[in-house]
Amino acid sequence: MFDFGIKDIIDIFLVALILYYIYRLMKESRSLNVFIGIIVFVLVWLFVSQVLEMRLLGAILDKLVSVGVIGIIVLFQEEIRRFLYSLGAHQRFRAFARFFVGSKEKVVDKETIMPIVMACIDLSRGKVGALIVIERGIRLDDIVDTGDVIDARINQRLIENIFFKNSPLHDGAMIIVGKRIRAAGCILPVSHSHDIPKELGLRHRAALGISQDSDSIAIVVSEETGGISVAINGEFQLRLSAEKLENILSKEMNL
Ligand SMILES: Nc1ncnc2c1ncn2[C@@H]1O[C@H](COP(=O)(O)OP(=O)(O)OP(=O)(O)O)[C@@H](O)[C@H]1O
Repeated sequence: MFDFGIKDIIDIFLVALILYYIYRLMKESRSLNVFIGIIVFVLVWLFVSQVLEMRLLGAILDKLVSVGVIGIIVLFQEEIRRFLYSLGAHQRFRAFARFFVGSKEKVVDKETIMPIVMACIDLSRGKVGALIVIERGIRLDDIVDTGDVIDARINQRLIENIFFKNSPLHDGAMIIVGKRIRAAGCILPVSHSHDIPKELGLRHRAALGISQDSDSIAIVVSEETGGISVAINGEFQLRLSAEKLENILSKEMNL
């Protein structure tokens, strides 16, 4: 007879939880039909090989399953990356990781933040579009590689100059690492989120994208409205005043 214990209940619960997470992930990335297709395939495979015990078809499906796993990883590498990142970015897990690895926060102080805030205010007044990304724990070397390395001390006028409309580096994002402007003209991953307001264009989507893919802080100055926004962990805070921007940066940089 069946020997059904507490371990089996936990087992079933965990499988259901994993399936639910995969379902949510696929739904968010508009791949729900692929998920349903995979479930149908697995059910047919189990039915053929376990219930009907058809050896030839079972063997072919077995092979397809082992290749299929690699195929799924390739097809959904972006989603898998996001999922693992959000798992690692979870507060409790980060505290756990810091316990072993130690904190490696970048050396930043008020003097680093103020020129950025002041530059954003001036850019906002002049309705000059800007996109500034401040690196934190996760390195943005691959993003830096897409632009031009500057490696200069943070300076309000330099920031404004770079985003000035006729500057060759005004297009794309500026990356700030520690107390230095590391690069400008960088290309960020664009978010495909549906929740982003319609009036916000590519600059804002790029800010949201990098904040979803890393723990960095992305500041946007809108060219259209002059509005200042900040994206952190995939969440936007729109229409910020100078004071609010300073508060957010200070809080997020643990100052
Ligand atoms: N993937 C990207 N990475 C970096 N910068 C980008 C990216 N996509 C767009 N941009 C920047 O955004 C500018 C286009 O902004 P767009 O007008 O589409 O955005 P927006 O969010 O409506 O901003 P705004 O309110 O300033 O118009 C581009 O000129 C470029 O500088």
